[in-house]
Amino acid sequence: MAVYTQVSAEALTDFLARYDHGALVSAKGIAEGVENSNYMVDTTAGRYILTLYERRVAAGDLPFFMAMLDHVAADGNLVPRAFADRDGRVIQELEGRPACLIEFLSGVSVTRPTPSQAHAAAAAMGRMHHSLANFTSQRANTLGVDDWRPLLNRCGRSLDTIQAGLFDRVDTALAAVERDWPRDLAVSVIHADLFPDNVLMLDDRVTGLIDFYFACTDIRAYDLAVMHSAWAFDPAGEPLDPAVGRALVAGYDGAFGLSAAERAALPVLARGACLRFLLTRAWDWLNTPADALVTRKDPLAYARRLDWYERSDGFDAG
Ligand SMILES: Nc1ncnc2c1ncn2[C@@H]1O[C@H](COP(=O)(O)OP(=O)(O)O)[C@@H](O)[C@H]1O
Ligand SMILES: N[C@@H](CCOP(=O)(O)O)C(=O)O
Repeated sequence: MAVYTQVSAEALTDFLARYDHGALVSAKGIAEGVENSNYMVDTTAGRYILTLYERRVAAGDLPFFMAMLDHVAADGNLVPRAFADRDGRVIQELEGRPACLIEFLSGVSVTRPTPSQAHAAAAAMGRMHHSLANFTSQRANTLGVDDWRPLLNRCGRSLDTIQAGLFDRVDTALAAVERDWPRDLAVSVIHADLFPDNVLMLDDRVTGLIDFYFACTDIRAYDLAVMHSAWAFDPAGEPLDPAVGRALVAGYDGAFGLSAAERAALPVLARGACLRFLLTRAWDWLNTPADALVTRKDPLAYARRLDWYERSDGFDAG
């Protein structure tokens, strides 16, 4: 459960009084997620998401995320916008944290996607990339390829307390990724964390893309590689039906298109994605506060995915 900051009923009542979105009926901490504190808030006017930004989200980046959401929503993508209060303020402070009141979208996250669900989700990402082609704001990726080695060094040999030999394993894989990382592919603003838990669906239909707080400017095909690393495996990191991986590539290709160079780079981009999530999960595994209501994510599930990408010949086969 990700609730790092407890919100009192009194503070939430005062917070809601700034908006024209009804009075507090109930508020419940949301079990999913690891980065921010999220509450489902029911008011006399409807249902909302309350997010308090924690840990990796810098308050100064929030205007970029909100502008991105407004831009893609205005172009027809199903993403949640944050509401402005009566004074036009979107980003507030609550219990000492930056906070927003956000549109609630229906749908659920799948844990073992079918090929048709994977196809629909990747197509939704492709449509979002279309909309982002004329979004001119930029945000550097603070968890990009150049940040992985400093993060590895910050984790240090403590990695070996998670699994014997993990530091050397990651060090070797990272050296290969750094050597082979493509530097000439198209760059765009990307989501950078489009895991199944960040796509809301009803049956095979996408009802919402959420959690844009890692969005940044980076290699566009890296977004698909991140998605593949998250969707083509079960939560423990074991590969699903290979048709799921193929559906991701086909869904994206049909909606946006992949150049030959992007397609050829997918394996190294996916190995990079594995290292990125392995390292942040490992850091969190070693450093999450004992009193946080959060279920830490398993770094080794990403070591297993890395093993798979290293030994598999063809990305499309996955
Ligand atoms: N706009 C939304 N509409 C409906 N549910 C949402 C919305 N935003 C978040 N959620 C729910 O809250 C959970 C955690 O949100 P998420 O943004 O992934 O958290 P975190 O920022 O910690 O990664 C999601 O898995 C989803 O169940
Ligand atoms: N998707 C990342 C971390 C962020 O997870 P989220 O549930 O808060 O979106 C991971 O799985 O490591």
